[in-house]
Amino acid sequence: MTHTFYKYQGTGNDFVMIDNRQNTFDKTDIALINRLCDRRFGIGADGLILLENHPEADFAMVYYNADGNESTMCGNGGRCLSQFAKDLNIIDKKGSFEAIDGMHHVIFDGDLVQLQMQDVANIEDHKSYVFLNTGSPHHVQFEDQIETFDIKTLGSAIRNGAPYYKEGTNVNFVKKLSSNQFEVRTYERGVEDETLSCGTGVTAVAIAMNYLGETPDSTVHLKVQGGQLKVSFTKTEDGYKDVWLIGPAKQVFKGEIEW
Ligand SMILES: N[C@@H](CCC[C@H](N)C(=O)O)C(=O)O
Repeated sequence: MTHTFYKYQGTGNDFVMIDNRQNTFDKTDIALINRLCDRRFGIGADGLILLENHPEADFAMVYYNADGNESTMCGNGGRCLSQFAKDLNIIDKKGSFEAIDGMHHVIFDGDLVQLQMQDVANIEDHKSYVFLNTGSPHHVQFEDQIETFDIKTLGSAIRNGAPYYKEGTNVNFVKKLSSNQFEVRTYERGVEDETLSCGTGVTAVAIAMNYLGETPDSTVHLKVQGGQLKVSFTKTEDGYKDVWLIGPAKQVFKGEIEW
């Protein structure tokens, strides 16, 4: 049977989008999701996202990594899904949706999609790296040779090693460019490779850099392989609140595929 799909990207982090408001998609078919995300045998994407109905919010988000497994929050995916909901006329200038980590608010500002992320209360400082959860787990460490660094090999070793093992983590390598700008390259679990951008990843980096005293600012600019993102937050005694991930999100194409 032929099915309609949409492809979106946010700073090069790309997603297959499916309008599942009629609940027709078989969520147990991991092999199908993996094939749709395959860059040679399918559409090709870092993940697949279902847009679904929600009783209180404007819509709901169900996120799968390219390996076919449902996973934790995807920040760029949330921005792309919001743009998809806008393109489907479900929302207009702003909206709300529920994802696996809770409720999110979104505001459109010209070409930019501003997504409210979860508050972050716990930050683990392990000296050579920082670990925090911004909806998904993130290991953050400095790497001065970021341009030539073998992200896939070293990211994979960290992702699979202690203390993460099977559950894994996403791994972000960071280079400081100025007092409020950082370059980030991310190895993503579930894609098992570097992606061009990771939204929860740059959110983790921005908060970690402020926490470590590397930036005094509450708006941080992040250069990623696929473009530029911005993260803003309010630092409080109880952690980081009012966290926003800001950047572009665009439809690449719409198509039909058999499954
Ligand atoms: N690309 C995402 C993160 C997606 C989830 C991640 N791969 C995981 O399984 O933890 C983003 O933009 O946040």
